[in-house]
Parts: sequence; structure tokens; C-alpha cells
Amino acid sequence: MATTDTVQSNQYLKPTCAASCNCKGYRDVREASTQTDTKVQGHGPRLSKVNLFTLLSLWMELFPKEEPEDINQDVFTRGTGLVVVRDHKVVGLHCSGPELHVGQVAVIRHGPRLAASDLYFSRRPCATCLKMLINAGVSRISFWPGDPEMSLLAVRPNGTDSISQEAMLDAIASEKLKSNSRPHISVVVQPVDPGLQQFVEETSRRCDFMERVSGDDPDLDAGDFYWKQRRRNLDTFSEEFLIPHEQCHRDILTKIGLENFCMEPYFSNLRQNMRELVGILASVAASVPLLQHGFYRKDSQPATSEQRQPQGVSQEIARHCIVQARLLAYRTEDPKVGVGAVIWAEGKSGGCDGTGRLYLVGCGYNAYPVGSEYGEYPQMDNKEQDRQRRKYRYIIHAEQNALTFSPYRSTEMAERMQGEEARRSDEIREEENTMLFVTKCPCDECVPLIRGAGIKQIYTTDLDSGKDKGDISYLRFHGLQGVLKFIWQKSPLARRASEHAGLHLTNGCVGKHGRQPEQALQSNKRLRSATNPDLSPVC
Ligand SMILES: Nc1ccn([C@@H]2O[C@H](COP(=O)(O)OP(=O)(O)OP(=O)(O)O)[C@@H](O)[C@H]2O)c(=O)n1
Repeated sequence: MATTDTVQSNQYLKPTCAASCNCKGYRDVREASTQTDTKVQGHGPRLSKVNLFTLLSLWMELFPKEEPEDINQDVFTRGTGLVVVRDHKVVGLHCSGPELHVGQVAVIRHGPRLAASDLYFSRRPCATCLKMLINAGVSRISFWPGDPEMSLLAVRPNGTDSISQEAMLDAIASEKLKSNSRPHISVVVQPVDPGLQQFVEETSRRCDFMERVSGDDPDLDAGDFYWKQRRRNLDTFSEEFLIPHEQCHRDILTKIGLENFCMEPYFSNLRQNMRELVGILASVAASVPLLQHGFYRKDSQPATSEQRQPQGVSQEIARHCIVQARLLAYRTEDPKVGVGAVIWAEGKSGGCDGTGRLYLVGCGYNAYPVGSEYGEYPQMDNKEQDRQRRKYRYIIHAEQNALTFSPYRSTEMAERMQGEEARRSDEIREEENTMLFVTKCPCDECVPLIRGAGIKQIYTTDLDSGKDKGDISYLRFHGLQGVLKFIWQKSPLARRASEHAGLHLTNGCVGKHGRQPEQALQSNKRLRSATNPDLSPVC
């Protein structure tokens, strides 16, 4: 079965995927419709697995830091994101810590389990990290072909200053390690499915989070608002991940041993693939705008436990994790709706990771059972008369996959552990705050699972809450006890400000015309500084 990915790979994927690379990522991509109108035929284009891992690594580089990084004492070390993958499943999401590079974090966090892992870096890791990772026996290291962790953008043309010399020595050492090592060290940036970028823009613009934003403020031109957010993200992410000048990019690729990519048409294709992926990241990140909205508890939520309730993570971290879940949703196999879920826990002891004490428990998206062939199961929704042909009894929900494929539940890990330790590793830890971030309200099938698994907090939207769609219903979420629910909504301060503005309006103190979108945006900006101080805790 020819897939869109493989068709393109014949054309020009090979050079972006090193010759030695035995990348299975694009082989297991099943046929995907390229229709963008998903309501009409089949499901939309999908992210390939390796592009999903790559995007997650870029996004991890931007993880909101609570502590300032001091690895930048040397101005040429750049923060880096990392995704650890085993058996094609994400088992770790990391970023550089206050003192450690992300490769070192991976060695500390995963130890011998790195042996069977594939690593996706947002930059080519430095020699110090590479030597430890090679020593740990990783299967493959893939990196984003921009400026490396030891920045070569900082290198002076004459290369005589100490920064330039250090960066050049690192580049040479990394090359030597790369050429002498057993694991494949390569660049895997695949061409994006035709239509995927447009599909991501459309579905991001009208996802549940944006629906809530526009529903809360009917005067807001939601489309315009979304595009402005996207534009801003695109500028920031391009600066971070792309190298604007072609010659400069060629120089860097040459210095890191990727001179093959400097030839045409590979160079242009590589840059085009990189731009498209950055565009996708900008679109997805724009769909969860923190300006007036955030994750807040519903006023009506009853206190459910005498125990001290764990505090929520900051708005920035909550939003970051929801964007991870939204990225995962673009691997969905559901013909109509993509859902992503990520579970993070807060460890008791301080972490070495840039995520602080947070560690990944699991993540997933909605899909048919593992190993099933495309089209093997019914795909219709509840508009199809024949109930036997509906998808609902077959699709594994995003939360269900996230709970099933926790790295701490892998048999391999369980085999290494014994007795009580093995038992404890098998379940979410009671004493830790475990948080589920999911892009759609949990349905009645998932609510008891979430509670039973020991999840302490949920961050989600409740647009579907209370709906009964026949084969799937969302009636139990509201009454879910013992789990704190942080729902995407207007911040209490913004709500009060809107009510106040409404009062003014009815008093006739404000002009009789509704607010213009631009004015609304301006007031959003003001509110942003009032309601959304950096890293304010969710409350
Ligand atoms: N927390 C949730 C909720 C839903 N789903 C996924 O979403 C699908 C149901 O989506 P929904 O929008 O409720 O129903 P549809 O029939 O797809 O769409 P419509 O709203 O038009 O009825 C499920 O089959 C499942 O794939 C999920 O993975 N996790």
C-alpha cells in the first residue's frame, strides 16, 4: 500500500534520512486520506511518527522554566529538547536543566533503559552528551538540522576567539564520535503530508479551546485573533529553530558533517520540510491562547477530600502540556476527531530536568487497537443508521492509550525490578500529584478509568460535558469526585472585567457600538499583564 510518506520518500526523503538510518517511522504509516474536509471523507492527513517526535522535541525545548537556566553561563550552549522513544512509543519528554544538558538528563533518568531507545533532539547534541549516549547503547539519535546545542551561530568568521574554538572543537569531537559509533546518528525530517499544514490550521482555528475563546467573547473576531497568534508564534519559532540565511545554514550543516544535505535539491527540500514543521508547531500553539483564558477550577466544584489538595501547575506549564496533547492528536486514527492525552506526575524529590520535578507517565492519541490494519474496523459515527458500522466500540481513546503505554509499566522495566518496587512501578504513585492533560472532555467510558488509575488532576475543556451522543456520552465528567478539574475558561479576573464592561454598556457609559476586534485585542493585552503574571499558579 503506497502511503503519501513513502511516495514522497522516493522523491527526496532519502537524503534527509541518513543512509545508515533504518527508520521504521515512515514504513509503518498507514494510508491516510489527503482530504482536508474531514467531515466528508475519511480522516485528514496525519503527522508521521518521526515528525511527531521531532515536533515534540522542538516544543520541549520551549518548556516554560521555573528556574533560570545557568547552563548558558557559556553563551554558546543552547537549551535543547529531547523525546525518548522505545518500541515506537514516547517514554520520555525532557529539556535541558539548570545545570545539565538534556542528553545528561536522559542518562540520569533512563539509565540502562536507553539501550533500546531512539532519541529525538531539537539540536545536534554536544560531544559531552553524545559520548554518554553512545556508551549507554542507544539505538538511534536523530536531531533537528538547525544550530547545534553548542551554537555554531556564535562562531566568529575568523574563528580565533575562545567561543569559536570551543564550538569548533565540539563539532569535530561530535563528528568523530558519530563516525565511530554503533548507533545511527542522523537527521530524520520527513516531508509533511500534502494538505497537513492546511488541515492543522483549520482544525486548530476551530478546536475546543478556540471555540471557548470565541464563545466567551462574541465581539472578538476569532479568526483574526487566531492568525495574529499564529503569526507571532511563527516569528518566534522561526528565530529559534530556523537559520534564515541559506549560506549560513550550509556552513553549519558542513561543520556538523551533513555536507550531503547542502546539495540541491536536497537542501531546498530540507529547508522546506523544516519550515513546514515549524509552521505546524506555530498553528497548534496558537490554538491554546493564554491571553484571557487559562485552566481554572469551576466555582461550583465541591471540595472532595480532607487531604491537602495539590496545587495546580502554572498556566504556562498547563498550556504547554495541552499543546503536547494537541500535537499527539494529529496522529489520530479516528475518521473525524483527533484527541491527544499526556500524563505527567510531580516527583517528590527535585529533578535534574528542565521540567523540574515533573516526569512523563504516559501519552497517547485515539486510535484503533495496536496492530490493526487501516479500514479493518468500522469507522462511521453516530449519524450512520447501522449501529454495527459505528466506530465507538473499537476506538481506544487518547486517555486509554496514555494509561496503557506508560513507560513505568513496560514489562522490560518490571523484569528489572523485584517485589514491592515492581508492584509500585506498576501503578501511579498515590503520594504524587499525577496530572492528565487531554484535548477533549473525558467521556463516560474514561471517567472511571481516570479515577481508578489515581489521577489527581485533569486539565481539559468541558465543551462536551453533559452531552449524550448515544454511542458516546459525556455525562459523568461533571460528577467526577476526588479529581481536581481545571477547565479551559476565562480567568476569574477577565470574567469580572467583562461583567464590569457589560454593566457599563447597559448603563450607556461606553459607546453604543460593540468593541472593535482590535480594541478587544488591546484590552486582551492589558488583561494579559494583569491576569497572567509569569508562571502564576493555576487556582
Ligand atoms: N476524552 C476523549 C473523548 C473522545 N475521544 C475520541 O473521540 C471520539 C468521539 O468524538 P465525538 O466528537 O464525541 O463524537 P463524533 O461522533 O466523532 O462527532 P460528533 O460530535 O459529530 O458526534 C471517540 O470515538 C474517541 O475516538 C477520545 O479519544 N477521548
